[in-house]
Amino acid sequence: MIEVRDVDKSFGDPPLWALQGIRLTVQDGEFVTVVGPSGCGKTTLLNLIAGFEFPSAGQLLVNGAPIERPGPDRVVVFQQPTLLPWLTVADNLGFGLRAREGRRFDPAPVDAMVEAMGLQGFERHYPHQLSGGMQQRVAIGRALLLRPAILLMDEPFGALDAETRQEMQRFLLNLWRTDHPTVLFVTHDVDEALLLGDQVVVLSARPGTIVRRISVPFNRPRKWDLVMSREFIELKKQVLKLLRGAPADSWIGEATQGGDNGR
Ligand SMILES: Nc1ncnc2c1ncn2[C@@H]1O[C@H](COP(=O)(O)OP(=O)(O)OP(=O)(O)O)[C@@H](O)[C@H]1O
Repeated sequence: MIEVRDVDKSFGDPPLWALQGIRLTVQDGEFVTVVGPSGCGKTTLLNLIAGFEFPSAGQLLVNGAPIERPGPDRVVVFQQPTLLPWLTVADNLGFGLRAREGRRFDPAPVDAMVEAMGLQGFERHYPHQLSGGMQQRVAIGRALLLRPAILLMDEPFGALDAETRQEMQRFLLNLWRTDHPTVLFVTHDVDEALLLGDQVVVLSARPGTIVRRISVPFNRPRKWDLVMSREFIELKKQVLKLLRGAPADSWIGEATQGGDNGR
């Protein structure tokens, strides 16, 4: 379980407040998506949970223990692919696994991931020989191969074309169904947030505060034409309204009132 307890985060002096009063609990195996205007602190929130940054006030815990540093239980997929330029696609994919398993390293899951990520024929290529979307698929595959307890994903599909994006969403949901990692997934795309998440956390403009946490009422597995349904469009309208700063009126599947800030 991830607990974010009344966290504020500022940068610099005079302080620039990125996040204020964030209170959020994510249960084991939950898929939570985070939406909010550009610069509202979404990446900062993930960085705090990853242990890359520290809060200015408040506390962050994983399974009851304060987050003090990055750990193998939390794997991050960044907006931009961060590949090692001197390693091939296959070696980049297997990098984390090989580091973890040492001599017990088994390449079979890497081969399977090459296929799952649609990278067949590019195993021996280097990152500079790939398109941006292919590089991102390598970065996603590398993270998923580690089968972490907690997956922190920062707009991982933003650079992908629509079709690949849909494939990656499907793949991620399949993996989530079998492994049940806890997922915190940042996106600008409200459709994606509602299609993937059990819960959607809506952040305000900077300093980011939790405006609303919404329980997504659609059963799983979710079909891709769900986005065309009346219920989906209604919920999407409400999220878009919140993102524009307008008060939402009627709520579908609401989890909380604004007062307790997202719990
Ligand atoms: N290391 C840092 N040093 C100084 N300011 C920072 C740092 N990291 C983030 N910020 C500032 O904190 C605010 C929130 O940034 P953050 O990247 O978390 O926003 P975001 O919601 O992820 O944005 P986007 O949607 O555009 O990716 C921004 O004003 C940013 O300039």
